[in-house]
Amino acid sequence: MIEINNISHHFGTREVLKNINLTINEKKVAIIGGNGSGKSTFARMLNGLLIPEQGEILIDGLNTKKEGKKIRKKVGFVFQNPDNQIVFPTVEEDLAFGMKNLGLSKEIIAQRIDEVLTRHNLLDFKQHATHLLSGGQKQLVAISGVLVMQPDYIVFDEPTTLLDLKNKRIIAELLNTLEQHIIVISHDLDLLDHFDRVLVFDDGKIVCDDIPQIAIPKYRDLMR
Ligand SMILES: Nc1ncnc2c1ncn2[C@@H]1O[C@H](COP(=O)(O)OP(=O)(O)OP(=O)(O)O)[C@@H](O)[C@H]1O
Repeated sequence: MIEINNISHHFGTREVLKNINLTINEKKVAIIGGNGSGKSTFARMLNGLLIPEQGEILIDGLNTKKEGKKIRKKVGFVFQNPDNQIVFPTVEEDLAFGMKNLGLSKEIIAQRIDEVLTRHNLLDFKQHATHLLSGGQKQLVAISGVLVMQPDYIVFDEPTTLLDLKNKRIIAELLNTLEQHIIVISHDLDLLDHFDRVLVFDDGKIVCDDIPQIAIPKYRDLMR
């Protein structure tokens, strides 16, 4: 369970999040809202990349302010641009990196890499140079790098923005099949039909919190 207790945050003089209170227990939660409404700032707080100025966030009872290491193990984060996430020259090395830091054995690391690449039809790319992958393949590798860490929650910050229609569809299908709790920021409203809950951000506040069939039309109204 994710508990958001009265969080507020400023950048300079601008208040970008304003007294947000929320409990999240659903499997698939989306965050939508206009540019600059505070979505990414909020999302980055969920795995302790950013600590709220006021208030606190608890993930299964762990405070992001005090338990950074445990939180990052529990909550994976997928960035909009996979180039910000993929740092090693080959797919295999990139996927192994986080698991090595966790102290997992060579056998377990190899097994998880093969499993995740097989699942995404990328096994042939194991020794491939990461910078030569297509945009869609890069995003799948970035997501795979999070999946092999076996987090309980995964936050996706606009995972389809840079992708063509075919790759958008692949990522949409992947989101639908994940076992983890997922929190997805997206401007791609087609992605969200099957979500359990949609939060609409506007000027640092949540102005609608409902099922997609209600929240998405409200967001469209807001953007008129
Ligand atoms: N590190 C930072 N320093 C200063 N201002 C920031 C920083 N990060 C975000 N902001 C500002 O905070 C506000 C909210 O930004 P945020 O990225 O959370 O919005 P968003 O809803 O994710 O927008 P978008 O849909 O455009 O990605 C914006 O005005 C942005 O310029």
